[in-house]
Amino acid sequence: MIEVDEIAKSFTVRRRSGRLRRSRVHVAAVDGISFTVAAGEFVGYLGPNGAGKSTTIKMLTGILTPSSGRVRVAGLDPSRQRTALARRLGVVFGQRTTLWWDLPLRDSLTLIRHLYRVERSVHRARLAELTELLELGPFLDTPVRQLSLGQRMRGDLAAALVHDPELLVLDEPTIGLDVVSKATVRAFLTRLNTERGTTILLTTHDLGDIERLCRRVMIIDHGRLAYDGSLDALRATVDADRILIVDLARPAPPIEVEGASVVRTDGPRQWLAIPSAVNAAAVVAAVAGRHEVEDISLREPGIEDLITRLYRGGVPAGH
Ligand SMILES: Nc1ncnc2c1ncn2[C@@H]1O[C@H](COP(=O)(O)OP(=O)(O)OP(=O)(O)O)[C@@H](O)[C@H]1O
Repeated sequence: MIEVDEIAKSFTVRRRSGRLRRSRVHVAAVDGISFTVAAGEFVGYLGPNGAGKSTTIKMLTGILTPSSGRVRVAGLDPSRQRTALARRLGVVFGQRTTLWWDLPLRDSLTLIRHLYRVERSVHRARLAELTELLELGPFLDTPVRQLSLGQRMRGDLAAALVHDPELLVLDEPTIGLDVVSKATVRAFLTRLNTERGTTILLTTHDLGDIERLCRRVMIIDHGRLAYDGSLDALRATVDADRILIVDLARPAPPIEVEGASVVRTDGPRQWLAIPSAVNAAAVVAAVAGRHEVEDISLREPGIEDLITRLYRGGVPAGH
Protein backbone atom coordinates (compact mmCIF):
# COMPACT_ATOMS: atom_id res chain seq x y z
CA MET A 1 0.00 0.00 0.00
CA ILE A 2 2.89 2.33 0.85
CA GLU A 3 6.37 2.01 -0.63
CA VAL A 4 9.01 4.47 0.43
CA ASP A 5 12.53 4.17 -0.90
CA GLU A 6 15.29 6.37 0.48
CA ILE A 7 13.19 9.52 0.63
CA ALA A 8 14.70 12.73 1.86
CA LYS A 9 13.40 16.26 2.25
CA SER A 10 15.46 19.25 3.18
CA PHE A 11 14.41 22.85 3.73
CA THR A 12 16.49 25.96 3.40
CA VAL A 13 16.00 28.27 6.32
CA ARG A 14 17.51 31.64 7.14
CA ARG A 15 19.21 31.85 10.49
CA ARG A 16 20.68 34.80 12.27
CA SER A 17 24.42 34.51 12.57
CA GLY A 18 25.65 37.51 14.51
CA ARG A 19 23.86 40.79 15.10
CA LEU A 20 22.96 41.71 11.56
CA ARG A 21 24.04 38.85 9.36
CA ARG A 22 21.74 36.09 8.26
CA SER A 23 22.93 32.88 6.68
CA ARG A 24 21.10 30.13 4.84
CA VAL A 25 21.09 26.73 6.47
CA HIS A 26 19.87 23.41 5.12
CA VAL A 27 17.66 21.43 7.49
CA ALA A 28 17.39 17.74 6.63
CA ALA A 29 13.84 17.14 7.94
CA VAL A 30 13.78 13.62 6.49
CA ASP A 31 17.15 12.12 5.76
CA GLY A 32 16.84 8.89 3.77
CA ILE A 33 13.97 6.70 4.95
CA SER A 34 12.80 3.40 3.48
CA PHE A 35 9.83 1.26 4.50
CA THR A 36 6.82 -0.54 3.11
CA VAL A 37 3.35 -0.89 4.59
CA ALA A 38 1.22 -3.75 3.33
CA ALA A 39 -2.55 -3.55 2.82
CA GLY A 40 -4.42 -4.12 6.09
CA GLU A 41 -1.60 -3.10 8.43
CA PHE A 42 -2.05 -0.72 11.37
CA VAL A 43 1.27 1.07 11.85
CA GLY A 44 2.26 3.63 14.46
CA TYR A 45 4.71 6.35 13.44
CA LEU A 46 6.46 7.93 16.40
CA GLY A 47 9.26 10.31 17.09
CA PRO A 48 10.17 13.28 19.24
CA ASN A 49 9.18 16.83 18.24
CA GLY A 50 10.88 17.90 15.03
CA ALA A 51 11.89 14.34 14.11
CA GLY A 52 10.33 14.52 10.65
CA LYS A 53 6.94 12.80 11.09
CA SER A 54 4.77 15.53 9.57
CA THR A 55 7.21 16.00 6.72
CA THR A 56 6.98 12.26 5.93
CA ILE A 57 3.19 12.38 6.03
CA LYS A 58 3.12 15.40 3.76
CA MET A 59 5.26 13.50 1.23
CA LEU A 60 2.97 10.46 1.46
CA THR A 61 -0.12 12.55 0.86
CA GLY A 62 1.39 14.63 -1.95
CA ILE A 63 1.50 17.96 -0.13
CA LEU A 64 5.31 18.00 -0.37
CA THR A 65 7.57 16.57 -3.08
CA PRO A 66 10.62 14.66 -1.80
CA SER A 67 14.03 16.22 -2.49
CA SER A 68 15.18 12.72 -3.43
CA GLY A 69 13.98 9.13 -3.27
CA ARG A 70 10.80 7.42 -4.41
CA VAL A 71 7.31 7.22 -2.90
CA ARG A 72 4.35 5.14 -4.05
CA VAL A 73 1.02 5.13 -2.29
CA ALA A 74 -1.64 2.77 -3.65
CA GLY A 75 0.62 2.46 -6.69
CA LEU A 76 0.53 6.23 -7.34
CA ASP A 77 3.12 8.99 -7.15
CA PRO A 78 1.56 11.24 -4.48
CA SER A 79 2.86 14.63 -5.61
CA ARG A 80 2.18 14.00 -9.32
CA GLN A 81 -1.11 12.12 -8.97
CA ARG A 82 -2.57 13.92 -6.01
CA THR A 83 -6.17 14.00 -7.28
CA ALA A 84 -6.20 10.31 -8.15
CA LEU A 85 -4.67 9.53 -4.77
CA ALA A 86 -7.26 11.63 -2.91
CA ARG A 87 -9.94 9.09 -3.92
CA ARG A 88 -7.99 6.25 -2.33
CA LEU A 89 -6.79 8.08 0.76
CA GLY A 90 -8.32 9.63 3.88
CA VAL A 91 -6.32 12.07 6.00
CA VAL A 92 -7.06 13.50 9.44
CA PHE A 93 -4.93 16.15 11.08
CA GLY A 94 -5.92 16.33 14.74
CA GLN A 95 -4.87 19.96 15.03
CA ARG A 96 -7.12 21.26 12.26
CA THR A 97 -10.46 20.45 10.77
CA THR A 98 -11.46 19.83 7.17
CA LEU A 99 -15.08 20.55 8.02
CA TRP A 100 -16.90 23.76 7.17
CA TRP A 101 -17.01 25.76 10.37
CA ASP A 102 -20.45 27.36 9.89
CA LEU A 103 -22.27 24.40 8.39
CA PRO A 104 -23.98 21.57 10.23
CA LEU A 105 -21.85 18.43 10.17
CA ARG A 106 -24.36 16.71 7.86
CA ASP A 107 -23.94 19.43 5.19
CA SER A 108 -20.14 19.21 5.37
CA LEU A 109 -20.37 15.48 4.76
CA THR A 110 -22.72 16.06 1.80
CA LEU A 111 -20.32 18.57 0.28
CA ILE A 112 -17.55 16.02 0.58
CA ARG A 113 -19.76 13.53 -1.24
CA HIS A 114 -19.92 15.96 -4.17
CA LEU A 115 -16.19 16.60 -4.01
CA TYR A 116 -15.45 12.91 -4.40
CA ARG A 117 -18.47 12.27 -6.65
CA VAL A 118 -19.79 9.50 -4.44
CA GLU A 119 -23.15 8.19 -5.63
CA ARG A 120 -26.09 9.32 -3.48
CA SER A 121 -27.23 5.81 -2.45
CA VAL A 122 -23.68 4.69 -1.64
CA HIS A 123 -23.16 7.83 0.39
CA ARG A 124 -26.42 7.35 2.28
CA ALA A 125 -25.47 3.82 3.33
CA ARG A 126 -21.94 4.82 4.23
CA LEU A 127 -23.10 7.81 6.25
CA ALA A 128 -25.60 5.67 8.17
CA GLU A 129 -22.81 3.23 9.00
CA LEU A 130 -20.36 5.94 10.09
CA THR A 131 -23.09 7.70 12.09
CA GLU A 132 -23.71 4.53 14.03
CA LEU A 133 -20.06 3.58 14.59
CA LEU A 134 -18.93 7.08 15.52
CA GLU A 135 -22.13 7.94 17.38
CA LEU A 136 -22.67 11.09 15.30
CA GLY A 137 -26.49 11.04 15.50
CA PRO A 138 -26.98 13.57 18.30
CA PHE A 139 -24.95 16.31 16.59
CA LEU A 140 -25.28 15.70 12.83
CA ASP A 141 -27.36 18.85 12.54
CA THR A 142 -25.20 21.04 14.76
CA PRO A 143 -22.87 23.62 13.17
CA VAL A 144 -19.29 22.42 13.40
CA ARG A 145 -18.21 25.47 15.37
CA GLN A 146 -20.52 24.43 18.22
CA LEU A 147 -19.12 20.90 18.49
CA SER A 148 -16.86 19.80 21.32
CA LEU A 149 -13.35 18.72 20.36
CA GLY A 150 -14.27 15.03 20.67
CA GLN A 151 -17.41 15.44 18.54
CA ARG A 152 -15.49 17.42 15.93
CA MET A 153 -12.80 14.76 15.75
CA ARG A 154 -15.43 12.08 15.14
CA GLY A 155 -16.90 14.34 12.46
CA ASP A 156 -13.46 14.71 10.88
CA LEU A 157 -12.99 10.95 10.87
CA ALA A 158 -16.34 10.55 9.12
CA ALA A 159 -15.32 13.22 6.59
CA ALA A 160 -12.08 11.36 5.85
CA LEU A 161 -13.95 8.11 5.34
CA VAL A 162 -17.16 8.92 3.45
CA HIS A 163 -15.48 8.00 0.15
CA ASP A 164 -14.34 4.68 1.66
CA PRO A 165 -10.57 5.00 1.15
CA GLU A 166 -8.21 2.03 1.37
CA LEU A 167 -5.68 3.98 3.39
CA LEU A 168 -6.22 6.28 6.35
CA VAL A 169 -3.42 8.57 7.52
CA LEU A 170 -3.90 10.09 10.94
CA ASP A 171 -1.81 12.83 12.50
CA GLU A 172 -2.48 13.08 16.27
CA PRO A 173 -6.16 12.07 16.10
CA THR A 174 -6.63 11.87 19.87
CA ILE A 175 -4.84 15.08 20.84
CA GLY A 176 -6.74 16.95 23.55
CA LEU A 177 -9.50 14.34 23.82
CA ASP A 178 -10.81 13.11 27.16
CA VAL A 179 -10.61 9.47 28.17
CA VAL A 180 -14.10 8.58 26.91
CA SER A 181 -13.67 10.24 23.50
CA LYS A 182 -10.25 8.62 23.10
CA ALA A 183 -11.80 5.23 23.80
CA THR A 184 -14.54 5.83 21.20
CA VAL A 185 -12.02 6.87 18.56
CA ARG A 186 -9.71 3.95 19.34
CA ALA A 187 -12.54 1.39 19.25
CA PHE A 188 -13.68 2.81 15.93
CA LEU A 189 -10.19 2.63 14.40
CA THR A 190 -9.77 -0.96 15.54
CA ARG A 191 -13.03 -1.95 13.85
CA LEU A 192 -12.16 -0.04 10.70
CA ASN A 193 -8.87 -1.90 10.48
CA THR A 194 -10.02 -5.40 11.39
CA GLU A 195 -13.50 -5.48 9.85
CA ARG A 196 -13.07 -3.30 6.79
CA GLY A 197 -9.38 -3.99 6.24
CA THR A 198 -8.50 -0.30 5.96
CA THR A 199 -4.75 0.27 6.16
CA ILE A 200 -3.94 2.82 8.85
CA LEU A 201 -0.82 4.89 9.46
CA LEU A 202 -1.02 6.70 12.77
CA THR A 203 1.25 9.48 13.98
CA THR A 204 0.91 10.26 17.64
CA HIS A 205 2.66 11.28 20.81
CA ASP A 206 0.05 9.33 22.76
CA LEU A 207 1.70 6.06 23.63
CA GLY A 208 -1.64 4.70 24.85
CA ASP A 209 -2.84 4.92 21.24
CA ILE A 210 0.17 2.94 20.12
CA GLU A 211 -0.15 0.27 22.81
CA ARG A 212 -3.84 -0.29 22.16
CA LEU A 213 -3.88 -0.02 18.40
CA CYS A 214 -0.67 -0.78 16.58
CA ARG A 215 1.00 -4.11 16.01
CA ARG A 216 3.92 -2.44 14.32
CA VAL A 217 5.74 0.75 15.19
CA MET A 218 8.21 2.84 13.25
CA ILE A 219 10.26 5.35 15.16
CA ILE A 220 11.88 8.29 13.45
CA ASP A 221 14.57 10.41 15.04
CA HIS A 222 16.55 13.22 13.39
CA GLY A 223 15.00 12.37 10.03
CA ARG A 224 16.09 8.72 10.12
CA LEU A 225 14.30 5.52 10.97
CA ALA A 226 15.52 4.44 14.40
CA TYR A 227 13.26 1.40 14.74
CA ASP A 228 10.82 -0.59 12.63
CA GLY A 229 9.24 -3.67 14.17
CA SER A 230 6.70 -4.97 16.61
CA LEU A 231 6.05 -3.41 19.99
CA ASP A 232 6.95 -6.69 21.69
CA ALA A 233 10.28 -6.88 19.90
CA LEU A 234 10.92 -3.28 20.94
CA ARG A 235 10.35 -4.26 24.56
CA ALA A 236 12.84 -7.11 24.22
CA THR A 237 15.40 -4.98 22.40
CA VAL A 238 15.47 -2.06 24.77
CA ASP A 239 16.63 -3.33 28.09
CA ALA A 240 14.80 -0.82 30.24
CA ASP A 241 15.31 -0.30 33.95
CA ARG A 242 12.59 -0.77 36.53
CA ILE A 243 12.01 2.23 38.74
CA LEU A 244 11.84 2.01 42.52
CA ILE A 245 9.93 4.92 44.05
CA VAL A 246 10.92 5.52 47.66
CA ASP A 247 9.13 7.92 50.02
CA LEU A 248 11.48 8.71 52.91
CA ALA A 249 10.31 10.15 56.22
CA ARG A 250 12.11 13.39 55.33
CA PRO A 251 14.20 14.85 52.47
CA ALA A 252 17.68 13.31 52.32
CA PRO A 253 20.72 13.21 50.03
CA PRO A 254 20.45 10.70 47.15
CA ILE A 255 20.29 7.16 48.48
CA GLU A 256 23.41 5.12 47.85
CA VAL A 257 22.71 1.46 47.34
CA GLU A 258 24.43 -1.26 45.35
CA GLY A 259 22.75 -2.20 42.08
CA ALA A 260 20.60 0.93 41.72
CA SER A 261 21.09 4.63 41.14
CA VAL A 262 18.98 7.66 41.95
CA VAL A 263 17.62 9.23 38.77
CA ARG A 264 15.36 11.86 40.34
CA THR A 265 14.51 13.38 43.72
CA ASP A 266 11.58 15.54 44.80
CA GLY A 267 11.54 16.44 48.50
CA PRO A 268 11.38 13.20 50.47
CA ARG A 269 10.61 11.16 47.31
CA GLN A 270 13.41 9.52 45.34
CA TRP A 271 13.35 7.49 42.13
CA LEU A 272 15.96 4.72 41.73
CA ALA A 273 16.64 2.93 38.45
CA ILE A 274 17.23 -0.80 38.78
CA PRO A 275 18.75 -2.54 35.73
CA SER A 276 16.94 -5.72 34.62
CA ALA A 277 19.87 -7.94 35.69
CA VAL A 278 19.69 -6.77 39.32
CA ASN A 279 17.47 -8.42 41.95
CA ALA A 280 14.94 -5.74 42.93
CA ALA A 281 14.08 -7.45 46.23
CA ALA A 282 17.68 -7.09 47.41
CA VAL A 283 17.66 -3.38 46.57
CA VAL A 284 14.34 -2.87 48.40
CA ALA A 285 15.69 -4.70 51.48
CA ALA A 286 18.91 -2.66 51.49
CA VAL A 287 17.05 0.65 51.17
CA ALA A 288 14.51 -0.25 53.87
CA GLY A 289 17.25 -1.47 56.18
CA ARG A 290 19.26 1.72 56.05
CA HIS A 291 16.64 4.46 55.74
CA GLU A 292 13.44 5.48 57.43
CA VAL A 293 10.99 4.61 54.67
CA GLU A 294 7.31 5.62 54.65
CA ASP A 295 6.34 3.95 51.40
CA ILE A 296 7.97 2.11 48.54
CA SER A 297 6.74 0.94 45.12
CA LEU A 298 8.25 -0.65 42.04
CA ARG A 299 7.26 0.35 38.52
CA GLU A 300 7.86 -1.93 35.57
CA PRO A 301 9.20 -0.17 32.48
CA GLY A 302 6.26 1.15 30.47
CA ILE A 303 6.31 1.89 26.79
CA GLU A 304 7.12 5.48 27.73
CA ASP A 305 10.41 4.43 29.32
CA LEU A 306 11.24 2.29 26.31
CA ILE A 307 10.65 5.10 23.88
CA THR A 308 12.60 7.62 25.98
CA ARG A 309 15.54 5.24 25.98
CA LEU A 310 15.26 4.73 22.28
CA TYR A 311 15.18 8.46 21.57
CA ARG A 312 18.29 8.89 23.71
CA GLY A 313 20.28 5.85 22.68
CA GLY A 314 18.98 4.56 19.39
CA VAL A 315 18.48 0.97 18.34
CA PRO A 316 19.35 -0.19 14.83
CA ALA A 317 16.35 -0.45 12.50
CA GLY A 318 15.09 -3.89 11.56
CA HIS A 319 14.88 -5.44 15.02
N1 LIG B 1 8.37 24.28 5.83
C1 LIG B 1 9.46 24.13 6.56
N2 LIG B 1 10.50 25.00 6.44
C2 LIG B 1 11.61 24.84 7.17
N3 LIG B 1 11.83 23.84 8.06
C3 LIG B 1 10.86 22.96 8.22
C4 LIG B 1 9.62 23.05 7.49
N4 LIG B 1 8.83 22.01 7.87
C5 LIG B 1 9.54 21.32 8.79
N5 LIG B 1 10.75 21.88 9.01
C6 LIG B 1 11.79 21.39 9.93
O1 LIG B 1 12.00 20.01 9.66
C7 LIG B 1 12.17 19.27 10.87
C8 LIG B 1 11.12 18.18 10.96
O2 LIG B 1 9.83 18.76 11.14
P1 LIG B 1 8.48 17.92 11.21
O3 LIG B 1 7.36 18.90 11.29
O4 LIG B 1 8.43 16.93 10.11
O5 LIG B 1 8.64 17.17 12.61
P2 LIG B 1 7.59 16.30 13.45
O6 LIG B 1 8.27 15.01 13.74
O7 LIG B 1 6.29 16.25 12.75
O8 LIG B 1 7.47 17.15 14.79
P3 LIG B 1 6.25 17.38 15.82
O9 LIG B 1 6.15 16.13 16.65
O10 LIG B 1 6.75 18.53 16.63
O11 LIG B 1 5.03 17.68 15.03
C9 LIG B 1 12.12 20.30 11.99
O12 LIG B 1 13.44 20.66 12.31
C10 LIG B 1 11.37 21.46 11.38
O13 LIG B 1 11.75 22.67 11.96
